[in-house]
Amino acid sequence: MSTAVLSLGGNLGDRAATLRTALAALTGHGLVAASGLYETPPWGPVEQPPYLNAVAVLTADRDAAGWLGLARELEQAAGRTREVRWGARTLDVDVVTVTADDGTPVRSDDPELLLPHPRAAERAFVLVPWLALDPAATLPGHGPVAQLVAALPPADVAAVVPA
Ligand SMILES: Nc1ncnc2c1ncn2[C@@H]1O[C@H](COP(=O)(O)OP(=O)(O)OP(=O)(O)O)[C@@H](O)[C@H]1O
Ligand SMILES: Nc1nc2c(c(=O)[nH]1)N=C(CO)CN2
Repeated sequence: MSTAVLSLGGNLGDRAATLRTALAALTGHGLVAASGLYETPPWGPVEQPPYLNAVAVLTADRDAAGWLGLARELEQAAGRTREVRWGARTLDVDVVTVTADDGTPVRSDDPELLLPHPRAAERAFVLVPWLALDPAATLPGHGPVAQLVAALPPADVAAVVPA
């Protein structure tokens, strides 16, 4: 058993329907809690439409690779194809953290599955929904999510708004 924090986002097609479908599918995979949907400006160097994002916490009999497999299944179900790095997509599911049963954070330096996700600490679109879902959340190696949000540029935080 392990607990995973997943970040879900999309900026093509019917974004809300895609995210709701993905979150509904997660109920069959040990969903503990899901944030609401957030409207977020595109992060990164690629010019693209705004995203809808959400964060989900799940506990199930999966290891880290199993969580990545679930993330890829969800992306494929949403019709995602491989495209430009950091570019537009119907659904992107990232594994943010995995925590073992005894509370130990799982770390991985495999490029196919980096854990904790190496860019989570700088992404308001991950941290703001995660904090709303779990005010006590911690990003291993970085500290309490509340502190990470407080350290982000206030404009980045204010731009992540409930949809
Ligand atoms: N923690 C992780 N969660 C999801 N994918 C990961 C993770 N660590 C590494 N990857 C790998 O990242 C690769 C690129 O994934 P993807 O196309 O979703 O990147 P991206 O969403 O554009 O960028 P980012 O990873 O910064 O969100 C995939 O092959 C995947 O195996
Ligand atoms: N706001 C926001 N920006 C992004 C997102 C995302 O989910 N939300 N995903 C990306 C894929 O790498 C790139 N940029």
